[in-house]
Amino acid sequence: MPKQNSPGRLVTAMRATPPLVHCITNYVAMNIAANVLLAAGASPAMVHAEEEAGEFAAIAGALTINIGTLSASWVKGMHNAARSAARNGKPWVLDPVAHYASGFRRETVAGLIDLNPTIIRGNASEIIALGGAESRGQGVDSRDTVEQAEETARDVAIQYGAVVAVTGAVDFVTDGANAVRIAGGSPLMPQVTALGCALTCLVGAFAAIAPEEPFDATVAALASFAVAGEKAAALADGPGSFSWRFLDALAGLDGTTLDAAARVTPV
Ligand SMILES: Nc1ncnc2c1ncn2[C@@H]1O[C@H](COP(=O)(O)OP(=O)(O)O)[C@@H](O)[C@H]1O
Ligand SMILES: Cc1ncsc1CCOP(=O)(O)O
Ligand SMILES: [Mg+2]
Repeated sequence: MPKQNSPGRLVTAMRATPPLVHCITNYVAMNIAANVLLAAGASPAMVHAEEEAGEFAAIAGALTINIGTLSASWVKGMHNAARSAARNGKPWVLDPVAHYASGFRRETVAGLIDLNPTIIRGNASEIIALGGAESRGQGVDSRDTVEQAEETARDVAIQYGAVVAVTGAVDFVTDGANAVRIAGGSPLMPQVTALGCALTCLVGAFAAIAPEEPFDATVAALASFAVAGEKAAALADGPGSFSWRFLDALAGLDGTTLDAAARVTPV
C-alpha cells in the first residue's frame, strides 16, 4: 500500500486516468509544456482565446495560467478562464512570469490573484516580488535563491489562501502552515527555456488528479521533475541532450520509482 502522502500514488492515478489540462501558457513554453504533460500521462490543451477560454475551463480537470507572453486579449481570456474554473470548482495554477518587469505584468498578476488561484508556482525572484519584498529579478530567470524566498512564500500563501511553490536548486512548497523542501533536479534545468513554465502545467495536471489535495499535488509535480531531472542529467552532455533525456525520464517514471527516489523533507 502506498503511504497516504506518497507522491507516487498520484503518478499512478494520472497514468490510470489521464486528466485534461487547460493551459494558458506563453509562446515559448507551449510545445515543451505539452510534451511534458504527455510524457507524464496527462492530456494538454493550449487554449487562450477570450472567445473560448471560459467555456474550455469548464470541461478541463484543471487550469493553468502563465503570463509569459501577454497581450490585452490574452488577459481577457485568462480572466474568463479563471472565473469559469472557480464557478465549476476546478483548481487553477498561476505562474507569474517576470511580473515585476512592467506595469502591464504587475496589473495583470494583481487582477489574477484577486480571482483566487489554488496554487502559485514561480521562481525565487518572482515569489519574493509577489510578497512585496526586495527582489533582484529583472527578466524571466531568477536572481535570488529559494532560501531567500521561503519566508515570503509562507506570507504569500497565507495572504492569498494558496499553496505556494518556489523552485530552484532545492524547491520549497508551503500552504502557510505546512512546508517541505524537495531536492534533486540539475543546474541544466534553468538552461532549457520554459522548463519552469512546463512544470506549472504539470502542477495543474496533478491538481486535476487530486483537486482536494493541492499541497500534495504540487509536491508530486515538483518531485517528478526533481527525479526525472537528476536521471536525465546523469547522461546528458549539455542542455540539448538534457532536454530530450528529460522527456524520456519523465515518460519512464512510475509511482514506485518516484516514491523510492523522491527527496521530500518536511521543514
Ligand atoms: N540549480 C538547480 N538545480 C537543480 N534543479 C534546478 C535548479 N534550478 C532550477 N531547477 C529546477 O528547474 C525546474 C524549473 O525551475 P526554475 O528554473 O526555478 O523555474 P523558472 O524556469 O520559472 O525560472 C524546477 O524543477 C527546479 O527544481
Ligand atoms: C524566455 C521567455 N520570455 C517570455 S516567457 C519565456 C519563457 C520563460 O520560461 P521559464 O519561466 O520556464 O524560464
Ligand atoms: Mg518561470
